[in-house]
Parts: sequence; C-alpha cells; structure tokens
Amino acid sequence: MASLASRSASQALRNTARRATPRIVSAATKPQVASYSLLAKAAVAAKSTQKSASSEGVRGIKTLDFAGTKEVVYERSDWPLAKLQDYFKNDTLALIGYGSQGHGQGLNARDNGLNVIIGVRKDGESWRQAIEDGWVPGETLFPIEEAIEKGTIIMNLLSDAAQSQTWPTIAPLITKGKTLYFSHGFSVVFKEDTKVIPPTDVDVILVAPKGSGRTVRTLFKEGRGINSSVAVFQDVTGKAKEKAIALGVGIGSGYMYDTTFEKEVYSDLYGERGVLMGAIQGLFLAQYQVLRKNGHTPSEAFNETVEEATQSLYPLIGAKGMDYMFNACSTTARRGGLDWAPVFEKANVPIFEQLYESVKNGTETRKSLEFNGRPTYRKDLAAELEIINNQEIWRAGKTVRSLRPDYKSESE
Ligand SMILES: NC(=O)C1=CN([C@@H]2O[C@H](COP(=O)(O)OP(=O)(O)OC[C@H]3O[C@@H](n4cnc5c(N)ncnc54)[C@H](OP(=O)(O)O)[C@@H]3O)[C@@H](O)[C@H]2O)C=CC1
Ligand SMILES: CC[C@](O)(C(C)=O)C(=O)O
Ligand SMILES: [Mg+2]
Ligand SMILES: [Mg+2]
Repeated sequence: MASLASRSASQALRNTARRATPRIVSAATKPQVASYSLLAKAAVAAKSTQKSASSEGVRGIKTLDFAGTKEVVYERSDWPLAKLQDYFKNDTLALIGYGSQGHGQGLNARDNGLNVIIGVRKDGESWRQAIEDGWVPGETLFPIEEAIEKGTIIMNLLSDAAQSQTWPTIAPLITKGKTLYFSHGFSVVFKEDTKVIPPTDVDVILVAPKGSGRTVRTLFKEGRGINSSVAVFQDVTGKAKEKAIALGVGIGSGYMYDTTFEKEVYSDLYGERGVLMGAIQGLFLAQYQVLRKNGHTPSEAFNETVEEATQSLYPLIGAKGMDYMFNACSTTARRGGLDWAPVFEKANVPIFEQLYESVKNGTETRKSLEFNGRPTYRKDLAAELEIINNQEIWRAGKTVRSLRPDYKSESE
C-alpha cells in the first residue's frame, strides 16, 4: 500500500510538473531547423546561388509563459541561413580576443558562412590558438587594431580586464557606421571603473551566451544551440535589436532572451561566483571534508559527493527538473532531501545577499580588473587553480574517473 501511495504521489507530482511546462502563447509557424551546423556547411557551399533571404519566411517571436511571467524569446529558426548570410553580406565581423568565447563564437560564425576576422595580440597565446583553428595571418587573423579597422561589426571578446586596458587605443577606431558588440555588460555598466564609454554614433549591443565558449561550439556542432541573452545599450540606426538577434544566431545561439546590459552583468557575475562555480566548489569541499573527518575513504567521499552528483543525479535535474530527480531516488532519500533543503536554503540566503551586493556595488568588478589586468594574469590564475587541482578531493576524483570504460587521458 505504501509503495502504491508513493507511486500515485509521484504521478501527481509529474502531472503538476507537466502542467507547469512553459506554454507557447503565440508563435510564428515555421519548422525547426534540425541540424544547423550541417545546414551551415551546405549553405556556405551554396552561398553564391542563394536568393535573397529577405524574401524568405515570416519573422516571428515567441511569447512564452515562464512560471506565470510572460517573456519574449527569439529563435534561430526565424533566421534561415540564406537570410542570415544576406543580412550580413556587406559586413566584416571583427572578433577581438580569442579566449573561450572567441573560439566558440568565431568558429560558429565562420561555419555559418559569415565573413569573420580575428584580432589578437601578435604572437601571444591567442594568436597561436587562432592559427591552430585555421585562421590565417594577414587574411583572417590580424593584430587588434588592424582587425578593428577592417571590421564593420567589432565584437569585443577580450577579457573584461583587457577591454578596459585597451579601450584608450581602440575607442578612436570605432568610427561612425560600425557596430560595437559585447558578450558581457561588464565594461559598459561599470564605466566608472573600466572607463569604457562607447562613442555616441554607433550601435552598442550584447549577445551573452549562457555557457562556456566550449559549449557554444559543441552545441552548435551537434546541431543544437546555446541559450543567450540579448540587449541593446545604444540604438543609433534603429536596427540595433534586430542586428543583435541576427548576430546571436550567427554565433550559434538557439534561443535568445531579452535582458539589459545591467541585468546581464549583475546576474552573470552573481551566478558564476555562486552555484555555477564558487558555491559548488565550496559545497563539494565542505561535504567531502566532513566525510573524511568521520573516517570515510577518499573514494567513498568522492563518489558520494561529486561522482554521483555529476554522473547520475544532476543530469536528471537537467533533463526534467528537480522533482524528477527526487522521484528517481529512494523514498528515504526523498524524505531526507526534502527535510534538509530548507536548512541549506536558510543558511545560504545571507551569503547570496552578500554576494549580490558585492557584485552590484562594483567590488567584484574592481577585483577582477586588478587581478586580470596584471601582465602575469595567466600564470597567477593557473597557480591558484593548481591548488584546487591538488586538493585531495580532486586527486581522488582522477582515480575514480580513470576507471570509467570511456576514460581518456586528461593531460590532453
Ligand atoms: N568564457 C566564457 O565562456 C564566457 C565569457 N563571456 C564574456 O566574453 C568575453 C570574453 O571572455 P573569454 O572568451 O572567456 O576570454 P578571457 O577572459 O579568457 O580573455 C582572453 C582574451 O583576452 C586577451 N587578453 C587578455 N589580456 C590582454 C591584454 N592586456 N591585451 C590584449 N589582449 C588581452 C587574451 O589574449 P592573449 O592570449 O594574447 O593574452 C585572450 O584573447 C568576456 O567579456 C567574458 O566575460 C561571456 C559568456 C561566457
Ligand atoms: C559561468 C562563467 C561564465 O559567466 C559563463 C561561462 O557563462 C564566464 O564568465 O565564463
Ligand atoms: Mg555567464
Ligand atoms: Mg561570466
């Protein structure tokens, strides 16, 4: 009887979850693109023979109900490749900086048949990586200033600290008629600290992928697309929003959500310091330490903290939500999880409040500008990450991972 009751409770929960699934309120009726990256390759080949994209299809946006709040979502399928290529046929996308985002966004835009060039410090690490990815010095790879001069859309993907440091040199090159693009609100919003004040005669837009540049690339290659935020800071042409959405598609976004530069930078700095990176490392470590203090072996402590989370339970949250993950676990686990969740929530809200304030008042920005503005920033970051790499929890993890059937050496 008990198990029947619990099964019907699970069913009820699942039904509630189904009812809460975002519903399309209005949408243009157009088929979804199955595999954009494959289509991209074909379209590049056929580029010269395609008819003008502006005659294709109807522009459409979706208004979706997100848990009771209606929000607008822009979709890739409103921008078939031919239309995208036609839209940017007179443009050169000068992508400045070749870190994680430069790599993902640059390669995707190139595969989508757009005219992309890269601008980075000559002979630096990024220059070397760009060559490895097929960008050719003097043809598609240039020193920063030269690339900006050649570009019509200047995509500033330098590190946030470098955007501020290089601004006095690059600002005069961003002349009337060009478009200035960012993937973070950082430089523009915290202008007192960064001194980045865009010229008043150019469109200033943002497309911020909500994920690592590595994933921007892999999702695109799988024919999917990353979620991105889009925003307009300055619209001198009246086309800034449309251009931002088109660029979002060009760099590999599947769906794009409205934001402002301010909201993007606050949420992004907060999220990465919180659950996405800082909090998760802190929480894993705390749980592991207590297990070790109580006599559990490194493998047991790692398996119970990280391996089970990342390999079994978190993918279930990603697939179908938190209640689905709970329902996939024992009733014993469900009872305990339900009891302890509010305890963790209560303990953590004050820390998250403190974090949000530290983001909003610019403390986090100033720290980042100081640290990442050092000439030794790569070495200094690597030294601190090496400390994490050497923590017992992560050393134990290497051995646990080495036992996976699909294990490949991690030194590559
Ligand atoms: N990483 C991500 O996944 C995400 C990043 N963003 C945003 O995208 C932008 C780019 O981030 P990301 O790709 O991570 O890049 P990084 O923060 O890793 O910056 C790397 C680039 O900055 C260059 N750089 C650093 N210092 C200088 C300097 N003093 N002068 C000239 N160039 C310099 C590097 O060149 P060199 O090799 O020559 O040092 C490299 O090309 C940022 O605004 C970031 O916040 C947004 C979403 C996600
Ligand atoms: C989570 C970190 C991030 O904000 C990102 C990948 O979205 C970043 O700045 O790299
Ligand atoms: Mg982010
Ligand atoms: Mg970020």
